[in-house]
Amino acid sequence: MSLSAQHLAPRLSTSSSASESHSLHELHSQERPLMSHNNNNNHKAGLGEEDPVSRLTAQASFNVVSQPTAKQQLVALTIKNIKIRIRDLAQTINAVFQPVWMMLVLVFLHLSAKGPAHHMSTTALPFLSDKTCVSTTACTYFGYTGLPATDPIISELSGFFTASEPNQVVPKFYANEAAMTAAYDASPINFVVGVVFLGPSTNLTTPSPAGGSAAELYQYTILANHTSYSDHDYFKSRFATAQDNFVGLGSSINQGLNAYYVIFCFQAVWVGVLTVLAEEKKKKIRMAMTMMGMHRDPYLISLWLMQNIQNLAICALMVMILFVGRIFTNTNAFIVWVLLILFSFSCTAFGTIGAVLVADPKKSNTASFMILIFTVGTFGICQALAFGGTKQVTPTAETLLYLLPSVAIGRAIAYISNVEAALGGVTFDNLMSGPCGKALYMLAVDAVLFTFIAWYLDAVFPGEFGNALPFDFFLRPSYWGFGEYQNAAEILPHDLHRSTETVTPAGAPDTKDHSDMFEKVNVSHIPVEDRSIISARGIRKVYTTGPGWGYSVPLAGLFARIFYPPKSERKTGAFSGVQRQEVVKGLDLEVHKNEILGFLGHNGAGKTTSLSIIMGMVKSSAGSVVVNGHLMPGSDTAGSRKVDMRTLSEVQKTMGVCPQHDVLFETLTAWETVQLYATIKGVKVLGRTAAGSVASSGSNGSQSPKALLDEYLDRLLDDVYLKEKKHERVATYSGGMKRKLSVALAFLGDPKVVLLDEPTTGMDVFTRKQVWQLMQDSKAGRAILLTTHSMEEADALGDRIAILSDGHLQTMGSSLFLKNRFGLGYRLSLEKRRVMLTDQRQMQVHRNNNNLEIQATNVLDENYGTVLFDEQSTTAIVQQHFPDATIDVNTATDITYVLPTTGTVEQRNGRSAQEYIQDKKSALPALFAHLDSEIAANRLGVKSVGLSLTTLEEVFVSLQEQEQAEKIAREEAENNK
Ligand SMILES: Nc1ncnc2c1ncn2[C@@H]1O[C@H](COP(=O)(O)OP(=O)(O)OP(=O)(O)O)[C@@H](O)[C@H]1O
Repeated sequence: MSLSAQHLAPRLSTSSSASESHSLHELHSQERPLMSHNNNNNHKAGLGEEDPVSRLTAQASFNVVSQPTAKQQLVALTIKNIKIRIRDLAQTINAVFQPVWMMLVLVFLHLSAKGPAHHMSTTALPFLSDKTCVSTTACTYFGYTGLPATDPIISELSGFFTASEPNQVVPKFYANEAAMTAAYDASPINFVVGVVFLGPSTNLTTPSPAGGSAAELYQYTILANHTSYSDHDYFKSRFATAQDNFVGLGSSINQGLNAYYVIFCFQAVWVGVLTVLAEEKKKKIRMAMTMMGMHRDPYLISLWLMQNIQNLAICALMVMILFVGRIFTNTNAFIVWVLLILFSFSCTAFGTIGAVLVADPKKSNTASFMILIFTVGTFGICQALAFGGTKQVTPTAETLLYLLPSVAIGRAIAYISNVEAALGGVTFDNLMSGPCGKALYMLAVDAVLFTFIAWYLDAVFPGEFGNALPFDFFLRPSYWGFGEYQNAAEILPHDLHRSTETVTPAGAPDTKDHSDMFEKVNVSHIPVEDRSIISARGIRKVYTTGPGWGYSVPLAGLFARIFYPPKSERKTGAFSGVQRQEVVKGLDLEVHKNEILGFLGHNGAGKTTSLSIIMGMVKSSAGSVVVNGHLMPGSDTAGSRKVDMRTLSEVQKTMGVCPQHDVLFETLTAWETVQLYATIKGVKVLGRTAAGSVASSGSNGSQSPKALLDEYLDRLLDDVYLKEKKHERVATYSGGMKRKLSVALAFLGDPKVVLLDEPTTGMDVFTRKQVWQLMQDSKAGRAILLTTHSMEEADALGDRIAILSDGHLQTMGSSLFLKNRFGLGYRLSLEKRRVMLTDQRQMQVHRNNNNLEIQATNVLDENYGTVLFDEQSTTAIVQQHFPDATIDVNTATDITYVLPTTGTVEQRNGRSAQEYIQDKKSALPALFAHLDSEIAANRLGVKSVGLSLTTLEEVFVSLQEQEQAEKIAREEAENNK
């Protein structure tokens, strides 16, 4: 099947007399029946007649239903995420390896801090004993053996203890380790720590060139009482102090830094989630998928699943580096991995929360930095205030503090670092004796808690585009699918969504003559269930912006808010006030089944906002929307009944959307895209239609459901002429091709309601007409709302046209109604007769005899002629019937008169605009009769006559000018007041 160029003749080119007779017939009907229900209404789109079988669209060929399931959506979205990550390999590698590189830096820091002369025992020695040394004042000795008292290290250590605890700790020499252990056993209360020097290093007398501690030149083992220190005491114990002093300053810094560093490394995790979410929100991809029936849970779960699977790899690599880099040696690597993994789950949730706070991807760096401050900051503050110095926290307080994931992971890593520095390690045997055990289970709790918080905030604060759920949504049984579906539309007044006559919108309160502005449409012939498939009543939308950026400057902004509050009168500048802008001002419209409503308006008129409200993606400030018999969430309700949480899903099953901007995944092919959306929508092909069976004479009904679905999707792409390129990535498509794919997606799954926001923008003329053909062919059985800036498109496709201006409906009616009511009127075009220059004399003779019967075959020459046309007489005849007729164009070959039908208020002289137009139209037959008789008598020098209506573009421009003039008049009146 293909659409040939000759089918694409424009509909309203120069009208002939023949087309005029048709127009005249329509012009005389006061109330016209609404659109034809004919599927092959090709003349409307100016697309000529087509072979009905070869032009069968996917919709006309297959019986399709939409039955989405969360499980299928989850699988499809996860596959999509995997594909995207594999195809965007550089980005994925960067995301995985970023934390790993950072961890490597930690290893380099450790290596450089320890220096080459560092000598430590490589094996852990047993602790002194398990007797208790509880007093901090009575433990007065630090014992040593293996070095004489004169050794410089002894005086260095002595000096250290004296400085930190004057007269409390003194060094005491023992002949050997056994003697020192015996002394400890005899009086543990007087013992701080014991050091066994295993011998001086070879360069004992040479101080460390890096200026490090003398301890770096010795081999030693520290012995301490394992049970002396509780979990909380470890960090402030004298053992740790001694250890710190022995191991050396640089190494000590690294141990303290480890915890901060590990938290810092996870930045890549929350940035990854935040970026994906913010981008898909900003590009409205998420909104589009939602409009296609995607439930938010599978979307979030698939995203989290991908990120957390990635986290497993990230954490495994981090652990590998920690152990290969010998930052940790004695600790069980699996414990460290589980700690990191559990923390990473919370980081994934942080990213989601960040995307709620900052929806703009450009600001994701700010959000990421805020999360970093939160994580590192909370750990640092708790470390300093709750766990630092001699402070003690109760186990309950500690548990509560561990509700902050960064505190739990920070404490665990810091503890492991210190135990490792003491040549010990955290294993499953001693896991519960330190903070690691508690951190482990609290991190699991945190992961669940923060994931819930992220899930909740994402639902309640979806951002600019999204259906904000009520704060108690998760407590409502309908969210979880329990109970019978309650359609809130049932509580509305009957006529809201099933009116017997198309509503005459209220229009703007100050619109003059407003009863004349809207066409009354008789819908009595439309079955009640097919009426008002889309019904909007009194929709209003108020956006608020500001205050100015000055108020968001940290601290200074706070003072500014207090001492210089934002005022709405200040409209610009850093300290502008909060502005309210009403962009939709009480919109009323209805679209019936089998109808396309063209929605026109200047830039910023509010078309996209209105469409987004009808889709359920933007909450209206007031008004009600009923789509396919369902009252949309966010609508005003007549009663107190809450809108069922399943409403949007119910509506979305039968809704197709083509947003203003392409919402496609660039790395997927067109084929993968339609497959993805088909799964999201739960498209099932039940079989072929009768016409479809005839068209596919080769195929029979025994095809598998999968084969049928593939054929349907194939046909869908064929409908928009993308079949040839279906296996190429969307990124390689031209703008027009992307638009065509977006249009195909809007018709996927046989939707009963289709919302198209400027679908043909950027398409070339030929492509545009292909898409028009698809829309026209797909109109049957659907209500289509089409916004466009192309008057030709609205004229060709729109059964009715609504014009929005500055947030309110200016007018609504058929193209003919609008042209009659607001156009310049009719254009009467006359083709002039001419004769060859060489026959001037003969022509003159004839003219003198008032005989214009020239031998045309002999003397007429179209290219080198002179005009025989009698302009004066012709104009007189025209003005006899239309006194205010004027000449619009006058060339050598043609003359065009404008015959105005809409008069000014003065001209109407008390008559309504409709009555005046009717009077004017009735003058047309008389004018034509007059002209015909003159031409038949070979007078006037007229070769042919044509009549055309004013164009829609002229109507639009005229309405805009009228609106502008009224606006200026209003402003002037207000100023005068
Ligand atoms: N999130 C927002 N916050 C504040 N104002 C907004 C927001 N979105 C839209 N507007 C304003 O609402 C008005 C209507 O915008 P809308 O996008 O609906 O117009 P439109 O008729 O679709 O225009 P166009 O034809 O250019 O697409 C504009 O003045 C716009 O600046």
